Amino acid sequence: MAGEAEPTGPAPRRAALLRRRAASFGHAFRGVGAALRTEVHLWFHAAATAAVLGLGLYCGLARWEWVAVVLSVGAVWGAELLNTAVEAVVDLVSPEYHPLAGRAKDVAAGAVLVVALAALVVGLLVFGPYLLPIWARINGL
Ligand SMILES: Nc1ncnc2c1ncn2[C@@H]1O[C@H](COP(=O)(O)OP(=O)(O)OP(=O)(O)O)[C@@H](O)[C@H]1O
Repeated sequence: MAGEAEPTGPAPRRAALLRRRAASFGHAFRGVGAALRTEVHLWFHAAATAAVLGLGLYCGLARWEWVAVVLSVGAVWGAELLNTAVEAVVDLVSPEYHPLAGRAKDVAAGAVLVVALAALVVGLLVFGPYLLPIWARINGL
């Protein structure tokens, strides 16, 4: 922390390190909270995440299937948050129109699209075998 004297001795140094780590976690959670407050489409992601996790419980997914689903959901959230950060930085440094600013935003949005499409494929591969028989039964096939 600025202006704070460096602690001496192993125990105070460890305590200071832990305080800094805790503060970093606090900043990260504040970032997620700020993104949720400002980006309405993240609420759609929150609802989709809840639906996917609920469906996973309903289907009784195997351990490896949960691994694939949790990694996919986490990747989409990570990409969305990075996209939000890129948008904020671009708006800060280039509030006026600039082709590079547009490209930066488009590429960041493209990253979200790629991860979301991969997550969709994972979802079809994982949930397909559980949901297809139910769909077939409902349709009398
Ligand atoms: N400063 C800029 N200079 C040039 N093009 C820009 C600029 N800002 C935005 N754009 C273009 O407009 C598109 C939409 O930008 P915008 O900031 O509205 O993001 P968005 O994708 O609608 O996200 P959100 O709705 O979360 O703000 C960008 O992908 C980019 O092509």
